[in-house]
Amino acid sequence: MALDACVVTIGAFDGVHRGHQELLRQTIAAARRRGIAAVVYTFDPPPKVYFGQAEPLISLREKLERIATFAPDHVVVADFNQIYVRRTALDFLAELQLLRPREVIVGEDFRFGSCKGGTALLLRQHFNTRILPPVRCGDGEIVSSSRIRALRRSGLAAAAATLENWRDIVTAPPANRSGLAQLEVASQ
Ligand SMILES: Cc1cc2nc3c(=O)[nH]c(=O)nc-3n(C[C@H](O)[C@H](O)[C@H](O)COP(=O)(O)O)c2cc1C
Ligand SMILES: Nc1ncnc2c1ncn2[C@@H]1O[C@H](COP(=O)(O)OP(=O)(O)OP(=O)(O)O)[C@@H](O)[C@H]1O
Repeated sequence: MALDACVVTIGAFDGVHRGHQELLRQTIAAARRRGIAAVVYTFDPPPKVYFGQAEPLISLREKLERIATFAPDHVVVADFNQIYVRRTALDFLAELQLLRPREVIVGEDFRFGSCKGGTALLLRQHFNTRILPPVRCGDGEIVSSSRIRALRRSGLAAAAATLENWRDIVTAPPANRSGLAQLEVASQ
């Protein structure tokens, strides 16, 4: 997929938890301010699931439904497979360039490219990059998909659900641009 301009956020977004929701909100708000497309770039399966390090919190369908409530203009779903995983950080930067990002929004711990070679700071060397501070919960712990998995494993489903925060989320009004999020499948 190629675009003229966009604001893009990138990640596995498994669970679309409160940290992810902050990235999505900031991305859509920045795109609307600039009058350009808001893009969510995600991977399926989540890399940790692909590498056998975790069970997925939610299905791809559920993830896309949750992301759609924020009304991005495009969702890119990269097929995270044995070919894709060989891409280096520089390969990934070259692919991202096709979207012509005016702004990239990620969290501090974002890693990309084979062997997790790319960092948020590397992104910043190539794109105007906003690195958001981590969203924490009441006890000061950083909200993460891993933490939600651990809470679920310990039988603390209610606590896990609090971090996902899908009960009381205020959903965005319908997109004023192109209606429902559009699903794109990234080519390899
Ligand atoms: C092209 C590419 C190759 C990757 N290769 C690896 C890898 O070899 N090992 C790994 O643990 N993660 C790998 N990842 C996953 C990233 O480290 C990271 O988990 C992913 O980009 C999602 O970011 P997030 O976990 O912050 O959402 C790769 C990601 C990309 C985009
Ligand atoms: N608590 C958080 N606050 C702000 N940004 C976050 C938070 N958690 C994740 N992010 C960002 O969201 C994007 C997607 O991250 P990712 O899908 O790896 O979530 P994660 O919760 O860190 O997952 P995991 O625990 O499996 O590593 C990345 O840019 C990441 O830096």
